[in-house]
Amino acid sequence: MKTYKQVNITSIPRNYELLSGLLWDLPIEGINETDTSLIIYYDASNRISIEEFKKVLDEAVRNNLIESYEISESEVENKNWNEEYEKNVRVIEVTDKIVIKPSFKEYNSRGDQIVITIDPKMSFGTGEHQTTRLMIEMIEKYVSPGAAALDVGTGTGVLAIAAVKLGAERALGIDNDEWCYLNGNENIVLNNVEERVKIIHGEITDIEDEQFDIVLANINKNILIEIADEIKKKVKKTGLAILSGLLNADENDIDNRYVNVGFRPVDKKSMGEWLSIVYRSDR
Ligand SMILES: C[S@@+](CC[C@H](N)C(=O)[O-])C[C@H]1O[C@@H](n2cnc3c(N)ncnc32)[C@H](O)[C@@H]1O
Repeated sequence: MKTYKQVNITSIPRNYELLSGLLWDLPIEGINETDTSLIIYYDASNRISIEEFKKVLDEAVRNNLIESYEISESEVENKNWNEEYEKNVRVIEVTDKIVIKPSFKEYNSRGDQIVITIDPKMSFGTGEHQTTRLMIEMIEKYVSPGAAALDVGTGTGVLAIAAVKLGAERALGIDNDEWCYLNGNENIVLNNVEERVKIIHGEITDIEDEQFDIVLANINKNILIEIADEIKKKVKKTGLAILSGLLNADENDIDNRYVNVGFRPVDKKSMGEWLSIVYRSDR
C-alpha cells in the first residue's frame, strides 16, 4: 500500500529547475514547480524519506548551487494523486522530429514526426528535463543506421526507445532501480519496440563482453566518473559515448576523467545549467 507524501522546498536563489533536476535521481513520483516553491510527491511507504531530499539539498549548498533552503513535509490525499500526476505530465516536442507523450494524452503528429509514448510512473525520463532533451538531440545527430546502443541508467527507457526509432538496429537499457526496469519494459511494449529494445535490471558491470557503437548515460557527475572505465570497455573502437546529467560546472572534471580512459570530446551542448558531452573512443 502506498503512502503518498509531498515535500515543499523553497530555496535562495529560487532556481527550481536546477533543484528538480538534481532531485530527479531519487525515486520520486512527480514534481510540480510553482512560482514560490518546488513540490515533490513521493511514496513514503517503502523507499524514501525526507532525509534523502535533505542530503541532495545540502550538497547543492556545499557546491554553491543554492545559498539556503527550507523543506517541510505533508500528507497527500491518495485519491487526488493520479489526477494530479496526469495533469502535470505534458506532451513534449523535444526536437522538430521527436515528440514524447504519455499514453493518456492525444497528439496529432505530422507525418515526419516520431512520437514516443512514455508513461513514466516512478521513473525519470519524460522529456520534461533538459538532460533528457539534450541526450535525444545528440542521439538524433549521432546515431548511425544499424547501430547497437547501450543506455546506462535507462529510467523510463526513453533514450533506448529513441535510439531505435532514430535508426539504431537494437538497444539495451539497464538501470539499477527495479521500478525503472519494470517501467522501461512497459514502455517498450507501448512503443512496439520489444523486438529491438531490451531492458534489464542491474549495473553496467553486469553486462559481459559486449560492445556497442554508442553508449548513452544520463546519470550524474559522480556516477559517470565512477563508471568511466566500464563505459570505455563497452564502446567499440571509434564508437561514441554520449553523457549528460552534468552541470556546466562539471565539464572539466568529466573531461579529465574521460580523456584519461581514452576518449576525445567531439561535441557538447548546454541547456540552462545542464550539459551534454559527446566523446569518441580513440583506442
Ligand atoms: C537521470 S535518470 C535518466 C533517465 C533517462 N535515461 C533519461 O535520460 O531521461 C538516471 C537513471 O540512472 C539510474 N542509475 C543511477 N545510478 C546507476 C547505476 N550505477 N547503474 C545503473 N543505473 C543507474 C537511476 O535509477 C535513474 O533511473
